[in-house]
Amino acid sequence: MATKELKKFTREDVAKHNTEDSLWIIIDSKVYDVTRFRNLHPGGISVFMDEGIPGEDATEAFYGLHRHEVLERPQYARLQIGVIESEEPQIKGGRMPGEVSQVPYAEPSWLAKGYHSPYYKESHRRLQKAVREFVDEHIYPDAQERELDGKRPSQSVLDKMAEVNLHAMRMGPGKHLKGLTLMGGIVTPEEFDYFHELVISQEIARCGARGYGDGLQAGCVIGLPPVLNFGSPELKAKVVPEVLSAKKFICLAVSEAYAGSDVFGLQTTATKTEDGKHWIISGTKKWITNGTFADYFTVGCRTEDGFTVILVERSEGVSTKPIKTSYSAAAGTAYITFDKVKVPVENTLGEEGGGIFVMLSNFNHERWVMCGVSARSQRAIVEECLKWVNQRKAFGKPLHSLAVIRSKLAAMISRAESVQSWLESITYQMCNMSYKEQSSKLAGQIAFLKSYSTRCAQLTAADAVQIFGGRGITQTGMGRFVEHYHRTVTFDALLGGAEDVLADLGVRQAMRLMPQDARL
Ligand code: HEM
Repeated sequence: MATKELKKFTREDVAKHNTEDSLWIIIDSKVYDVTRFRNLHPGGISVFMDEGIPGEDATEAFYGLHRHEVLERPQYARLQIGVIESEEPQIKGGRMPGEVSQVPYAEPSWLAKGYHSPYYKESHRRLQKAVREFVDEHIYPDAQERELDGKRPSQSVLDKMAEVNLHAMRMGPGKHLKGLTLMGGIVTPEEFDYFHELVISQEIARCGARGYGDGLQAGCVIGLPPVLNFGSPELKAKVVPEVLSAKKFICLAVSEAYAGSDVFGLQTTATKTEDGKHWIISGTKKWITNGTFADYFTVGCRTEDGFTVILVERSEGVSTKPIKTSYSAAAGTAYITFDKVKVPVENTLGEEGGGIFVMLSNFNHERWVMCGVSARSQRAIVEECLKWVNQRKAFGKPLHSLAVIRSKLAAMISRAESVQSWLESITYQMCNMSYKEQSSKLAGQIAFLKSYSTRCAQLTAADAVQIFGGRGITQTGMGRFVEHYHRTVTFDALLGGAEDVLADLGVRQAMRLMPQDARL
C-alpha cells in the first residue's frame, strides 16, 4: 500500500483506540490496527495490553523484539491503516536493495563513504553496484526460500546469472571470458581481474544462506577449472559452455569416506580397457558439493601411474544420494557411487598420473575464493550485532552500554578488518603474478589466510551468539542470521582444507623457502 493512500491520524486519535475492542498502535509513525491480529500474534495476546502499548507509540518495544522484515510481510503490512500526520518514518530497517550500508564496519572500507583504497578502480565500483542490485533482487529472496525448503537454487536465478555471465566471471580472469559481455558490458573481459572476482564472491556471500551459497554453482567454481586448464580442446568446447550457461552442472569429486582429502589414499580406481580407449571407474566419493544434481564429475582416481583426474559424465553406473549435513540440502551435498563406469580416455584431465598437479593448481584459487566468502560473511554478522546492541535495551540501557559487549564487538570488528586487509593484499599479488608464480609464492600465504579467516569466523560466531543470547540459537526472529552463521561457520573451516592442516602447510612452505645460509 503506498503511503499517500493511507489515512492521516493525530497521536490523540490513536490514543482513543486503547482497548481490547479497538486496539491501535504506532510503529515508526505508522498506525496499525491490531484488534483482531492480537489473537493471532505469535508473541501472544497479552503483550498488546502491556503498559505503554495500547493506543501508544510501540516503536521501541517492537524493534526490541522483531526484525523490521516482519512489518514487510504482506500479512502484517496489511495491518497498517494509516500514518501520523506531519511525521515521517525515521527507521531504515532491513535490507535496502542495492544500497551500501551506513552502519560502521558493515562494508569493507573501500565501499564506506569517505574512505579510499589503492586497489579498486571505477570498473570494480560499477561491478559492485550492479552485482549488489542483482543479488538483492534475484539471489537473496531465492536464497532465503531455498535455504528453508532445501531445494536447489532456482533455475530461473541460475539462468539470469548466466545471461549476464556471472558464472563465467566466477571462474576468475582468463581466456574463458573472451568475447563475453560481462554484466551488461560494464566491465570488459580484458580489464576483468581478481578484484572483480572478489567483488562478485563477496556480494554473493551477502545472501546470508551458507548451504544455498554452495548450491549456487560452488561445484562449478571448483570442478570446472581442471576442465578449463587441462581438458582437451574438444572436451572444453562441449562442457564449458554447457556449464557456464547453467544448462548442465559440474562438481569436484575427490574426498572419500576412507581417505578424506588425502589424494594418495584414495580408493576410487580407474583402469584402462584392453583396447586402451576407455577408463573403467569404480569407487565411492563423499561430501561432494552439488553432487546430487551434477551432470559432470571431476573425479580424482587411483590409476596405474598414481593419481589421475578424469571427467565423468552422469551415465550408467553413476549414482548419487544426498548427505544430510548441518547446512541446507540446497548445497546438494552427495555420496556418490561409481560402479564400473565407462569413460572415454579423452576425458582425462592433464597427464595420466599427473593428477596431483591438476589438483594443486586448483587449490589456491578455491581457497582464496573461500577467504573472500568467509571475510564477507563475518562482516555481515558484525553488522547484525552492531544493529542489535543499538536497538536492544537491557536493564533500561542499550546493550552497547555494557563494557563486556563492547569488548566483544571490538574483537569482532578487528578480526573482520584484518581478514579483509590481508585478503586484498594477497589479491593484489595475484593480479601481478602469473598463475605459476601464484602457485609457488602464494600457496602458503593463502593457506595461512584461510586458516586465520575461518578461526576468526568461528570466534565471531561464538561472540555473536553471546551478544544475541537465546535469540542466537533460535532459527526464526531476531537472531536468525546469527543462529544460521553459528551453525554453518565450520563449513568454511573444513572445505578446501582443514584449518590446522592449512596453517601447517603455510609453515612448511616457508621452511622450504628458507635461505640455506640464514643464521641467527
Ligand atoms: C504490527 C505489529 C506486530 C506484528 C506484525 C508482530 C508480529 C510478530 C511475529 C511475526 C512474531 C514472531 C517472531 C518473529 O518472526 O520475529 C512476534 C513475536 C513477538 N512479538 Fe510481535 N508483532 C507486533 C507487535 C508487537 C508488540 C507491539 C509487542 C510488544 C509489546 C510484541 C511482542 C512480541 C513478543 C514478546 C514476541 C516474541 C519474541 C521472541 O520470541 O523473541 N509484538 N511478533
